[in-house]
Amino acid sequence: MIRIEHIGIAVANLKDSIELYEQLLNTPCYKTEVVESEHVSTAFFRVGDSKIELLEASDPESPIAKFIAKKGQGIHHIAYEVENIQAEMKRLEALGFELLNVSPKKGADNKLVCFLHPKTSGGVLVELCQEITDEA
Ligand SMILES: CC[C@H](C(=O)O)C(=O)SCCNC(=O)CCNC(=O)[C@H](O)C(C)(C)COP(=O)(O)OP(=O)(O)OC[C@H]1O[C@@H](n2cnc3c(N)ncnc32)[C@H](O)[C@@H]1OP(=O)(O)O
Ligand SMILES: [Co+2]
Repeated sequence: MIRIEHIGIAVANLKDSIELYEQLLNTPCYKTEVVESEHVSTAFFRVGDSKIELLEASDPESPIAKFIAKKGQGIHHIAYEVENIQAEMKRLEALGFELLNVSPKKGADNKLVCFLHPKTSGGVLVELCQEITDEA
């Protein structure tokens, strides 16, 4: 794991939460992005070497909608940047961590991502992220 890439926070209303976090962090949201495949709208803030990712459900099917219905707003996942996501997935699966996607999928903010089931990672939803570069 290279670093904590972002902390994902489930929010009920992205616009209100962007305002709250701009006040809290004293820094502007640098990007908003809809990730259709995950049924989420996201907003990003830089904090040092890491980021805060706010996540609003874009429809009732969203994992964020289910999370908020069950637990309310709050910390949803921790994302770690990795050098080689395929190698990390293989390493972690061999150690008994449950992968929630069999191959890396396109995430927000120009990343390939894979999630680990929280029941195998100490109750914390973990996201692995690898930056998508232009290298062939
Ligand atoms: C990719 C775009 C963006 C990015 O950074 O690039 C994102 O981060 S998108 C983020 C949204 N997408 C996901 O979260 C995908 C992975 N998540 C899932 O596949 C599900 O949410 C899953 C499997 C974690 C839970 O779904 P399920 O339908 O099983 O919901 P349950 O409520 O039945 O949960 C089962 C069990 O897990 C506990 N749980 C659920 N969510 C979390 C969580 N975020 N952190 C910790 N624990 C969680 C839940 O409490 C249940 O436990 P139990 O003891 O049975 O009550
Ligand atoms: Co994330």
